[in-house]
Amino acid sequence: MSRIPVLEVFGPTIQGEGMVIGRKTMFVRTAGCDYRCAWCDSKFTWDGSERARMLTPDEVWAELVAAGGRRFNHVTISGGNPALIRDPMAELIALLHGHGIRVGLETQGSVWQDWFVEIDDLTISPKPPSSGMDTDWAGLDVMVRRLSDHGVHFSLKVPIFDDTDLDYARRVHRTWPEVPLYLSVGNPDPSAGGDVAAHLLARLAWLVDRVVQDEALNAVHVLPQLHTLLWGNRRGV
Ligand SMILES: C[S@@+](CC[C@H](N)C(=O)[O-])C[C@H]1O[C@@H](n2cnc3c(N)ncnc32)[C@H](O)[C@@H]1O
Ligand SMILES: Nc1nc2[nH]cc(C(=O)O)c2c(=O)[nH]1
Ligand code: SF4
Ligand SMILES: [Mg+2]
Repeated sequence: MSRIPVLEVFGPTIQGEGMVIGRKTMFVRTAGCDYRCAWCDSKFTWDGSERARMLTPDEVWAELVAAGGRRFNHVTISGGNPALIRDPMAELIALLHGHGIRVGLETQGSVWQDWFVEIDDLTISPKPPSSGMDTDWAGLDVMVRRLSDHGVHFSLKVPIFDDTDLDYARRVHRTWPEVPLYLSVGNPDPSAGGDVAAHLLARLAWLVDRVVQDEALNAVHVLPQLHTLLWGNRRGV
């Protein structure tokens, strides 16, 4: 039986970011990432600090029901990079659809999986310079074309920390102008305790100001991480 490395299952909560912000959903967070973003808010998925549990798709479903009962019809798969997992993930998606559940995915666009075309709400989040990661533009272009050709409901989401990141987002927008682009306010210290909302709202105000003044960004969406505004850097929300 194939198994998925699961770091956490939580919800119901709301999707805090991007194209389906506000949508009630559960989360399944997988372990392991091929990136090492400087400001990653989910480092525990790849820094060796926590051990994943190897769960079958049926066991993941059981955990979703244990946490959410009948109070959900949407599950978001995040990580880590869930695209590192092939067959067991395809099985989980089929199982969720069999239960009438819509499925979202959060991934950075570095690895393709054929099961992407089964996803109902797919977010590709290329990483700007502040992350310290490099973008494979040609590889990303192949991915965007495949998703478009298959009619997948997807978008691009770039976290923005500074003006250099905004330049990167302009390039993303120029390269794929037909794909909805979400700019997400970067959270520079995801380990900070307490109420970080005032600080993040100030950064949101800065980002909105930049976008409204820029004719190259007429079609973008600007958003905060809503869950971070509501609950700070708490885990499992
Ligand atoms: C933790 S990642 C997991 C999925 C996948 N690895 C990815 O990066 O898209 C989920 C989303 O959180 C965003 N994110 C991670 N750390 C962040 C931070 N400190 N501030 C804002 N967004 C962050 C990522 O850019 C990504 O869009
Ligand atoms: N509420 C909530 N929304 C989210 N959107 C993307 C998240 C993620 O970590 O992938 C996330 C998360 O961890 N919580
Ligand atoms: S790609 Fe996503 S999970 Fe991986 S390090 Fe970057 S933000 Fe974290
Ligand atoms: Mg998160």
